[in-house]
Amino acid sequence: MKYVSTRGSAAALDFQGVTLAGLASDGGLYVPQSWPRFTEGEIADMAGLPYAELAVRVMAPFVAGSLSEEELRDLCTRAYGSFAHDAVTPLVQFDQQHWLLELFHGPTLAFKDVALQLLGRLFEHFLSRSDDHLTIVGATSGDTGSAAIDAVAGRERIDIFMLHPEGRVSDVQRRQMTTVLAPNVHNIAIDGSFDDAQAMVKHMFVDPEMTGKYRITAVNSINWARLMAQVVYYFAAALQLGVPQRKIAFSVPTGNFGDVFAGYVAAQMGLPIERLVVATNINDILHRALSSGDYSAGAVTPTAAPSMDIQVSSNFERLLFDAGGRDGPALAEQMRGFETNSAMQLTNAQRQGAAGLFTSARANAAEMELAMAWAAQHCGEIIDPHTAIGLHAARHAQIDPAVPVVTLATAHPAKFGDAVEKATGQHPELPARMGDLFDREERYDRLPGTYDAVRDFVAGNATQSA
Ligand SMILES: Cc1ncc(COP(=O)(O)O)c(C=O)c1O
Ligand SMILES: N[C@@H](CCOP(=O)(O)O)C(=O)O
Repeated sequence: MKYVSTRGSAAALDFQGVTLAGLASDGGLYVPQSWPRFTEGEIADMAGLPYAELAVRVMAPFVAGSLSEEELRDLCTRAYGSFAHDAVTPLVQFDQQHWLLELFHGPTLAFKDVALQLLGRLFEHFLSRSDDHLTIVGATSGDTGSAAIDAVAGRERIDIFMLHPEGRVSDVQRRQMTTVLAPNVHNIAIDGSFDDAQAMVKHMFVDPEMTGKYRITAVNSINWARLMAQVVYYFAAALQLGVPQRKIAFSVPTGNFGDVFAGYVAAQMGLPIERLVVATNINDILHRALSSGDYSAGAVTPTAAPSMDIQVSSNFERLLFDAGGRDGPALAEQMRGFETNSAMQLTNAQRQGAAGLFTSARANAAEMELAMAWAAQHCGEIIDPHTAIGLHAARHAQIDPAVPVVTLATAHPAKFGDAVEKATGQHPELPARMGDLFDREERYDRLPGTYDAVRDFVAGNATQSA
């Protein structure tokens, strides 16, 4: 399998190459040269497989040429063995049409663990083939940070630098990162938003001063391997609900467009998905883009769903590339315009390409709280604010009543205890293994929100590549 950049000028790479590269050298994102596609019979044969085995079936075409099936199986077995639920991503029924896919049973209580438990092991596996050293540079609005840190803390040939927007993540989220004291972990609170942090990270990938000295890679969903691993749970949920004999829809709380793009990939691979509902909070650039073609970013407004406080959604570029006809040079031009003006209009081809599968909805604070209260009162389910935005969108999307609609539960409610208590009157408890989180020592650095400050900090603390 070869991967090409959405901006058309970086060299095509294999799976090992894109995993270690993170972002393409032309600033684009890697996507498979073509989508592997399963037949209906092949999908039907996957029903009932344990999660790790399903992961092997779904991901095997993407890693071909870089990993043998046995290597992939070993990595998946170890990655998914770290989850607190045997089903890894269990389904819960809300009512006749609505279901919840619980993606928060990993070590750090958010959907990010599903991919990052695998990605950490992939890094280690690929590093064992060389004597190289990796420098991970990432941005987090709260959940990617802890999941990535958990996946690589203490690994000898990896340093991780994780930027979070100071004061804009929940206390649980911050402490999950800053109480990991392993010497290879560097937490940095920046004065700015997640968008500022993400822009600095992306800049570092195209800064020759840095790429010349350090082997920089990504743990954000700009790294293809993140998305690949997230495709698996769309298959897992769909197979349990009767696919391929019927269609299915998903509602996805969305920020950086990675999770829902994984659903798009599942559809390209043959999973019969009727609709993907893109659910946003009031930072609604994706809702505006999908409903009117207006992709223009304003300032980020802090909300009670902080992990979705994002206005520049990296993975949207992958959709614009694929749905818009895969014209790399034209997309590079369009993205340069966006980077200059913070605004662009989708082309007709991009809008039509997206409209076949995606709809969108936006939830404000009151709607989010109502969804949490509804889940608690009518179904006895305590859900987190991000999941509530997905549930709101799912219940308001007009989907054929015969089609099951699965809302992705992206985080454990205890990560956002105060917001949950405000909406439901109940304060969710952290799992026992994290009971002492607020007693642990914290360590992190504070930096101004400028690229130079972050670059100098990374350069002063990272190990040069071999
Ligand atoms: C809890 C939670 N829900 C939803 C999202 C949005 O997911 P994505 O960025 O893949 O769109 C995030 C962050 O990414 C998150 O941490
Ligand atoms: N919501 C994320 C932001 C980064 O998204 P990613 O999926 O691209 O890593 C977070 O919680 O950090």
